[in-house]
Amino acid sequence: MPGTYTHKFDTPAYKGEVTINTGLFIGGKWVDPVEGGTIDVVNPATGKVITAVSVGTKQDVDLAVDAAKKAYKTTWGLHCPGAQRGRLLNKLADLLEQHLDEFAALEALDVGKVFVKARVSDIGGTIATLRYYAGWADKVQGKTIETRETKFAYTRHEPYGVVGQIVPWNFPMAMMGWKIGPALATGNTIVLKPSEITPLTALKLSELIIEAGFPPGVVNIVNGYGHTVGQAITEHPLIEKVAFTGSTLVGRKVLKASAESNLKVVTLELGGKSPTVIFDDAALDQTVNWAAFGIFFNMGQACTAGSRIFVQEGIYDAFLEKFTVVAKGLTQKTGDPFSPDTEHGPQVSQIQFDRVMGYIDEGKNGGAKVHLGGERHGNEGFFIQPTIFTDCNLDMKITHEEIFGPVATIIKFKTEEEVIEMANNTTYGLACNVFTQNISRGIRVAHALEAGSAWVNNAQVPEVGVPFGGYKQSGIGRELGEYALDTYTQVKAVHINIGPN
Ligand SMILES: NC(=O)C1=CN([C@@H]2O[C@H](COP(=O)(O)OP(=O)(O)OC[C@H]3O[C@@H](n4cnc5c(N)ncnc54)[C@H](O)[C@@H]3O)[C@@H](O)[C@H]2O)C=CC1
Ligand code: BAL
Repeated sequence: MPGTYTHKFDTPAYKGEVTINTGLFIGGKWVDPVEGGTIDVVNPATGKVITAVSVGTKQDVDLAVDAAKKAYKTTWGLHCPGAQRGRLLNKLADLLEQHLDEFAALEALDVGKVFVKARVSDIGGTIATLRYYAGWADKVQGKTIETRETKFAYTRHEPYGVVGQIVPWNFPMAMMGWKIGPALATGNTIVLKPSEITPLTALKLSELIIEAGFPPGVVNIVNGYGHTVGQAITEHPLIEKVAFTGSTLVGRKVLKASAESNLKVVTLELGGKSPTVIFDDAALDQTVNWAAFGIFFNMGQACTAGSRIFVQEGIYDAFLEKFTVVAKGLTQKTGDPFSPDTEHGPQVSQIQFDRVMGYIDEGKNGGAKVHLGGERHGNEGFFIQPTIFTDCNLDMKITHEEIFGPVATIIKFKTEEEVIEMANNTTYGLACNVFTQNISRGIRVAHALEAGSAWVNNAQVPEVGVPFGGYKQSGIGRELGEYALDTYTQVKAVHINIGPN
């Protein structure tokens, strides 16, 4: 019998008890993994173990796929009207809203997110995503197509069947919402793997999935490692589509596994090295605040992080002075994610801490100047000071590899043509941010930059109705908005002969 774990929160921001089932969630029940493995879940603010939860293997993925296939063929897919799917998604959103603080507390505990920010952004955002896709559930439709008098032709947008979803650790709930919302609205059943290092909110959500009334097997959650559970999902012959968010390195493996198994459809949301381009005529205070949010939000652990900040020479000194003040303010407010005074928490894990500190050392040794930060914060947990590098050039590792930490690299430029070339000089193409009061230039540069999302005079805040995804090696396909529905449906063309022959 799988166990439960109860965490008692007695913090300034949240007091209460939250209980989670620590097993795998397959066929509407919590079960032990076939091979019985567990993984420790670590609190990144202290480095201490919170609890251990189950990890599955390929055999558990097989069981989850069987449960998902059965649900697809009996209670979900084309057997459940869109309006009913929408009702259940809305119910799930309502339940999540009722438990908002519990979910925000788990996300703060497990990921190190600042509780008040997780409440609004991660959990509030997930509720909005579920409601948005609930609204689409009965509006997914094909069209009739005129061909000839003797034929009636039309299209249907049909679900794939069982889809696999692999979620990262930087936004565990939000990325789950981006994935399960459109998949369920369009009638697919799901085998989802949370990140093995941040599984708590996914496990808690499984309770609400039951309470909302989803039939057993519609959503299955198999916690586990990437090279076992993740790989089994990507190779499974009965999974028709996989949605993956994570590193470009693993994204390639997902594509390869598809090619070598059943050619499942793959959508990838991968890394980035997004430029923030600041022109002389930018509104200084607004720009400084957005540029700081662009790189330091979620401790820099965002694929859209504006980690390369290009500043035109006329505004460079004024920008750097004010940007430094904002970053210092964050340094002073670094600490316990549950304190109401905290604005900056820890990196998610020891591995990510070491990776980011490695890049900081690389920057120091590679000729860039540490203008601010560059050190660990405190002596427990995985905290890193907000860091600013100046004197950077595009040959440095820190200006072209994804750091995924609170590390800004600042580069001076002279002309619009020059900065477009520099900003596009990357294998990534996820996002870009442009700051100018000249709206023509803002639009012109947003169009010239090679990125799937362009923000002008703001940065990296997605909208549930607006598509999100990458150019170049930042991804394939789009999440969010109406566009995501296309990635969870396949088009059937029906030709009906209405002629005499
Ligand atoms: N685009 C994004 O939002 C994210 C980007 N990253 C980038 O990746 C870097 C490394 O972080 P990691 O945690 O190592 O990322 P990762 O790509 O290994 O992890 C993301 C997810 O993929 C799974 N995974 C790992 N190997 C797999 C495989 N062979 N088959 C299927 N699934 C697999 C993991 O278990 C996790 O659920 C970060 O420093 C950052 O640069 C990491 C997380 C999210
Ligand atoms: N992975 C989508 C959200 C982000 O990392 O910015």
